[in-house]
Amino acid sequence: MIGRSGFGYSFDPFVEGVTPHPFTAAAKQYIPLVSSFAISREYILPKLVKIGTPRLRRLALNLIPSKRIHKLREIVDTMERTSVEIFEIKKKALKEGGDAFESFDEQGKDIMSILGTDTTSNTLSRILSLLATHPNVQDKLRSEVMEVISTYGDNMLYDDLTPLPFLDAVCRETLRLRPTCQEDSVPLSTPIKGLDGREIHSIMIPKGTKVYISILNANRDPALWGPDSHEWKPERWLSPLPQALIDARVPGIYSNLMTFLGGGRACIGFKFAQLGIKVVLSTLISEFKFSPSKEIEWKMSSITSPSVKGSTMPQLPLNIELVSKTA
Ligand code: HEM
Repeated sequence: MIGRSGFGYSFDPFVEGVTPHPFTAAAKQYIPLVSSFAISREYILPKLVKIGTPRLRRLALNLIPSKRIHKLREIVDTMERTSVEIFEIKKKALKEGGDAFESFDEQGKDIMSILGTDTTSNTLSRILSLLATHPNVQDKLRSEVMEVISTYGDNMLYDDLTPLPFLDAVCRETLRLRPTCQEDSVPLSTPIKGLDGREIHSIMIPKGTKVYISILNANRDPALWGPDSHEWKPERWLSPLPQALIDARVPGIYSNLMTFLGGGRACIGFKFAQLGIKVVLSTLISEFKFSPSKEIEWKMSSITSPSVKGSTMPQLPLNIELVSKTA
């Protein structure tokens, strides 16, 4: 999706029988693999990258007898090759200008090829999975979307789609309850009980410690969101939010949520992500009806991703029916 809309480059034509782009396969494996190096990435790598030249480091890397490290090297190389290729195409098109750039730019408007494991596609997977198990919500969403599609058809504009209240509520609620990046940590906004039964009000943090804030706890705190904070209820966004939440002044950049974080390192793509989710979701929901298929497990690596129970391959099989047959 980002490839087509951002760079005018297709990573996956979504056509059966066509070999996927090597970048897609690499990107799908990148997050789970890189997450398995979490500790060494955090504590050892920053020191190693200061030793010698890139050439020397590459040589040393090749000599390390670890299949996982070599796999990661191949993945990173594939992703870098593709990035350079896209950059060169874009540079050439800009240089040539005229028709070449026009047609290149035009491709960028033809959205919709979903990149495997990124945050936006996994949020979409979450929404589809939740809709499959909440048929009433799914029907309500479909009728809202169908109404606007029957009015505007293919001429539907950004302003026709993005304000749809229930579509917006479904997206917000999923981003709240099921954020794709979900650091977990000890909440101390109220005292917690230790194993010995004593109340803990604070924790000593040595200078220089990296602190991960808990996106999950912020998004689900019952003291802020109410006693039903652990339930998926899109309707909560159709009424005024609890006063406790407003008063808490959650520092997230979006909708009292920490899903896209806040401050100087917050997500710069959050508007684009929401647009992408809404466009894909409204297209799919107007054509298909979704119901659960196999048992799904959500793998909690840096970016949460679905897979069939017992498998590690990222996928979300769902039963699909054409809407026209079921309406
Ligand atoms: C549902 C979808 C998305 C979620 C949940 C999400 C979440 C996040 C989070 C939590 C961070 C902060 C990471 C950190 O500092 O540890 C981040 C950073 C970032 N995101 Fe997103 N993101 C999403 C979609 C996107 C999209 C679609 C784009 C690009 C078009 C994007 C571009 C970025 C960039 C460039 C950063 C780094 C910002 C910086 O460090 O200055 N994100 N995102």
